Amino acid sequence: MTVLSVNVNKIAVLRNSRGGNEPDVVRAARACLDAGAHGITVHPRPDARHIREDDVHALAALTRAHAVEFNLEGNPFAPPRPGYPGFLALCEQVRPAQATLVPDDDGQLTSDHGFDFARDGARLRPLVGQLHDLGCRVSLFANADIEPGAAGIEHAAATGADRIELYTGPFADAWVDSSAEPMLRRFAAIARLAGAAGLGVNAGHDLNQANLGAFLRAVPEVLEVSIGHALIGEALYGGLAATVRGYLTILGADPGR
Ligand SMILES: CC(=O)[C@@H](O)[C@H](O)COP(=O)(O)O
Ligand SMILES: NCC(=O)COP(=O)(O)O
Repeated sequence: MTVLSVNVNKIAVLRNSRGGNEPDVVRAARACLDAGAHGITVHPRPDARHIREDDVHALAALTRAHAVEFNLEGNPFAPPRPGYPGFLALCEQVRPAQATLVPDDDGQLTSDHGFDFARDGARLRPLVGQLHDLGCRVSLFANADIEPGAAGIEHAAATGADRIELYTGPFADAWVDSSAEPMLRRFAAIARLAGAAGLGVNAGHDLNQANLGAFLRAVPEVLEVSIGHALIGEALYGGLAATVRGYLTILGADPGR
């Protein structure tokens, strides 16, 4: 079964727009977990535009108390700065169950590509080892445009990572244009290659209640989806708990957990 990790970055966007602590990131995350979500994801950015270091600590405590997965995303190569100690340092502090490495540049609006494993593999490998020593499962953000049969996935596996997270933005765009079929075949091929190379497969970015079912039917190997932007937006209309339960129904998970 595919599990759902809810990304609560967008709750922090709203909170930071006014200062203070409303809406409360921890309260929202707890509501998602109470509704049956299997874990919580955050992607603190070095510019602290949404999730801050103190949120990471508070969410680590919450997920520990609920005995669910905490998935921390970030660029391990981004230098520390005031308010952001660096991704590895954050992982050392809170020991997330899963560390997802994402090659984002500072100025990016949001994540929009995965690693070039042929180029980045050698410098990822020691970081993967360090994160394993901290007890983290390690996932690497990956494009689905690695040519099937090409060495990219082998380079990803050679880092020692446990999983890749397929960057699903291009699929979501193609879905809107009703041209998702070739894209889905590509994702399915990469997921099979990853499995053959010993890598588990996660997926995320711009997944929503409209496109998720089709994605998972085409790529059933997916172990975990992390979903934030659409889920929090949909929750404005349907409520957070009902929206989480809507996703769990699509995943075939028990919404009554
Ligand atoms: C890694 C990824 O796919 C991103 O979607 C990310 O976690 C979301 O980041 P923002 O909320 O900053 O857009
Ligand atoms: N890893 C993807 C993620 O956490 C959420 O992406 P999005 O649903 O906010 O696009």
